[in-house]
Order: sequence, then structure tokens, then C-alpha cells
Amino acid sequence: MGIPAPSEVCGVGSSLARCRAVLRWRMRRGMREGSHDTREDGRMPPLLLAESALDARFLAATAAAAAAARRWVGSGDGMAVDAAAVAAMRAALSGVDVDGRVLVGEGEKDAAPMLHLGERFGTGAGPSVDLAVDPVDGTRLAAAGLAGAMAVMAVAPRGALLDIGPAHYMEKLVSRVPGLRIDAPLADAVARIAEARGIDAAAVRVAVQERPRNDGYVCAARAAGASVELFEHGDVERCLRAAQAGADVDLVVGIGGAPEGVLTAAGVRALGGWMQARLAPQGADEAGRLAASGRSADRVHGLDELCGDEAWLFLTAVTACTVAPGRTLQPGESWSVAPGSRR
Ligand SMILES: O=P(O)(O)OC[C@H]1O[C@](O)(COP(=O)(O)O)[C@@H](O)[C@@H]1O
Repeated sequence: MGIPAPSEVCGVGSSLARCRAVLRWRMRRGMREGSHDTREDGRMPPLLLAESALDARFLAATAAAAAAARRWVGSGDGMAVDAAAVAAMRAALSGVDVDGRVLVGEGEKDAAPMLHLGERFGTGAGPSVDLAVDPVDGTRLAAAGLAGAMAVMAVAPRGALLDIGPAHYMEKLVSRVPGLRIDAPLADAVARIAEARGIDAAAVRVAVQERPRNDGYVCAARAAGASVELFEHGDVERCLRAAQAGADVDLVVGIGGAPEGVLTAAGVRALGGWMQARLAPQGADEAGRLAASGRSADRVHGLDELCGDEAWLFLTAVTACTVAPGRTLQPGESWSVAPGSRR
């Protein structure tokens, strides 16, 4: 693993101290300013978004999407929520000084307006980046005027994000406690969390998206003695919380959206959390497309494969979102997590 980039959680703009830290870091890594060439070892150079204020541009893109979507909060019209967010996000991304590619997007799954897979964005100047994006995670929450909707994206060096291809669904396990295995009985995870926190299994809080496909996780968590929170939408918000100490949730587990899984990984990694995932096709069509694309639903992906170690997460609340213990973003408020923000 490389030397972690100096970074901070939240906020647009760089402090003088942060700029000095970036310079020191770059000198240690021996990098030339503005260089995006492949290094001698064949790896891409680090993605230094903050030093060129590109982080602010990406955060502005989620802010623009959220602002446009807010017009439709409570309207009952989820398509309008998504369409407004997508148009605003696309416009905001067009002028960013990157050679950008949408690698992971959502629209096809819900037949919603979308940023297309493979779509290019940016001016072409600057670093080559890949994007995992959900213009609004929690579209139906926003349409119903409920909390938990956000405009969100992960940005990483080209090739660093897991290319999920035609996958729509993914099994996820997210926690603050390292070493949990998605292919082990859920009782093991509950026991390890209880041990790590010095609490009884009954005090371990597991969040599961309420879907028939997730009934088995609910039964297993309850059988292990844990307490289960069922939620309707918005697994990104809960996964981010589960990755942080002191949160109201210890573990998020179950099958949810695959794109959300990839962009969640960027935040989980940067916050020092733990995540494993595997593609989980729902139905023969998705399974067939996955197999035809050469992807396996058996393979367990850790954070290295999901997002690498240089991915950023950017988000803006469409409706109120609690992204960290004691940190509720009000509509329009933004938050970013830079690589190495571990705390
Ligand atoms: O609603 P489905 O099809 O079960 O998919 C689950 C996914 O949908 C969501 O609940 C909402 O996502 P969108 O608002 O982007 O549609 C995600 O949080 C979750 O990962």
C-alpha cells in the first residue's frame, strides 16, 4: 500500500496546512506536479484532486444535482427527481479539467434518466478518472419528501473502480470491524462485532434493506441475537455510518444496488471501514448478462478491488442525511471524504 495522501473530511477548499502536507507527500512520492504519466512500476500516479481544487469541482457537481432535485422533493415524481439531478450533474461535470469516464452508473436498472456507462466528461485536460455515480440515491425518498436522499459519486484514477458491467445487484457487508467475511455465517460477524465492541450480541445493530430477497439475512441476524433495523431505501447513507466508530449501526448486510456498492466502497475505505461484496444477480436475465460479460457472482471483492486506495467520495444531501455519528447534513449541504481520511 502506498503512502496515504494527506486529506480531510468535509468542505470545499484547501487550508495552507493541507497544501503544505500535499507538497511534502508528493516530494516523498517523488511525483512531478501535474504529471499523469504511468510510472516506471506501471502504476498510475496518485490522484491529487485537492491540490488543483478539482475536489471542489466534483463537490459542486453533486451540489448542482441536489439543488436541481430539490425542486421535486415531495412531488411524488421520482423520474423528475432523477432527470433534474442527471441534467445538472452532467452540465457541472462537463467543464471539469479531467479526462473523465462514467464507469458505474445506474439508470438502466430502474429505467431512469442516467449518466450512461462509458459516457465521457470533462475538458480532457488533467488526470484520467473513472466515476461511479448515483445522481440521487433515495429517489423515492426524495419524491415522497422523506429524509435520506443524496446526490453522490466516487471518483478514482482510471481503472481503480470495480467494473460491474451489466450487474444491477450486489451483496454487501459493511462494518467498522475489520476481517468480517461475507461468505461466513452471519453469526460470526455478529460475534466478532460484539467482541470488538465489548458488548453482548443483543446490543449489536444490524441494518438490512427490507426486501424479500433479504429475509434470510434478517432471520440469521436475529438468530445470532442481534437487533435488526429494516430500512426502505438509502443503503449508501447507512453503509457510511456503519464504517465509522460511534455510529448507530454496526453492520449493513444484504443485497442492494450494485452501483451504490461501488461508490459506497470509496467512502468506506477512506473512512477506515471494512467492506466485502459480491455480485448478486436477481433473476435469470441479469445472471445471463453477467455470465456473458465474463463476471462471476461467486467472487468476493474486498476494498482493493472495489475502489483501490485513492478513491474520493462526494455527496450533497437532497433531503436530510445522517452520514456520520452526530453529523446530519441539511438539504443542500455537501460532504466529501478524501482517500486516507481514516479517523
Ligand atoms: O430498490 P431496489 O431495486 O431493491 O434496489 C436497491 C437500491 O435502491 C435504493 O434503495 C435506492 O436507489 P435509487 O434511489 O438510486 O433508485 C438503494 O439505496 C439500493 O441500493
